[in-house]
Amino acid sequence: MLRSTISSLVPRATSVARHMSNAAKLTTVEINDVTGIATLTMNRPPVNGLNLELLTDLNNSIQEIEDNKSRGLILTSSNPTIFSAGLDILEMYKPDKERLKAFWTTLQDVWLALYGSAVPTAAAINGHSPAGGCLLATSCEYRVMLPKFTIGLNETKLGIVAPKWFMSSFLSVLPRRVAERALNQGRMFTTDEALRNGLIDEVANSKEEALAKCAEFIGSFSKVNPLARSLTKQQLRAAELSELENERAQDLEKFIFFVNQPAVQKGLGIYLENLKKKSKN
Ligand SMILES: CCCCCC/C=C\CC(=O)SCCNC(=O)CCNC(=O)[C@H](O)C(C)(C)COP(=O)(O)OP(=O)(O)OC[C@H]1O[C@@H](n2cnc3c(N)ncnc32)[C@H](O)[C@@H]1OP(=O)(O)O
Repeated sequence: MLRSTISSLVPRATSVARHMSNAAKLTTVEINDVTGIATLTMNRPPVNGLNLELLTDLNNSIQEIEDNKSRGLILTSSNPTIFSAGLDILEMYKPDKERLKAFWTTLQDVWLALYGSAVPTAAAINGHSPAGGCLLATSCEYRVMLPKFTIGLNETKLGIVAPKWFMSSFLSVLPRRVAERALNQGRMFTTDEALRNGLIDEVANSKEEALAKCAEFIGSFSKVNPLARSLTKQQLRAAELSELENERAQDLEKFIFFVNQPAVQKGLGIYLENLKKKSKN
């Protein structure tokens, strides 16, 4: 029955879609006047690397969507093959001290806002989604992914360690045993593997279909009291949220210390070099 309502929920009807605000250049927010659902699109070429500016725009857009009482939030990307390449490694490699602080603090803000969002959230994962990209997707309540892409927390492959709150999002979706092994291996799941393991909820064959499935998920709450729903969600997520809220300063300190270790800098440098070599071939 829900399936038959898909077309009415698709947030693509440009004639009725209202651009709420595109003041921020690296994200756009479009609200569908029929469904009331906001589509938040990341748009930072070439790979939606999460740098300070994109994170700031994401944070502002999430806030705007909450303030405007949208019925739900769908996170997606304007890039046809990449949802997000994760944190922009250039923010961590040979970093500027003050900018590094602002970068990490804003990432914390984005996670707290998205994981703790009062509105129903879904990710239309229309491309690769490593590391920070996977963090964003797993912070949402529902994930729909296109075929033949990859998703996962690959930090150990870069010689870095995913913070506890990255793991919290991952663990809210995957069984502990699967999450533990995948984190230790730095495993990237293909779309099929992600579906089999529960890392994503559905597969869609196009971005439009992914957006429609996300909208259908958000529409499934239409007969539920919104306050009861959001308080239930927030209660379920409260422990992980307060853990970071209470330890933000220590988390920042740890990050800054770790990033500045010569071995970490060396590892990031080699990883970046390999990425650049690969992109030239
Ligand atoms: C250190 C203390 C603890 C910190 C904890 C931090 C936790 C999380 C960390 C992260 O999120 S780290 C980022 C992890 N991300 C990745 O490993 C992804 C790397 N990228 C890729 O695998 C591929 O680029 C892609 C996303 C699959 C896309 O492939 P495609 O072939 O389409 O594009 P490329 O040619 O590879 O790339 C184009 C261009 O972008 C640059 N680039 C790619 N990813 C990043 C990135 N994450 N940061 C910075 N730059 C990136 C790549 O080097 C190319 O640059 P140019 O050669 O064109 O200059």
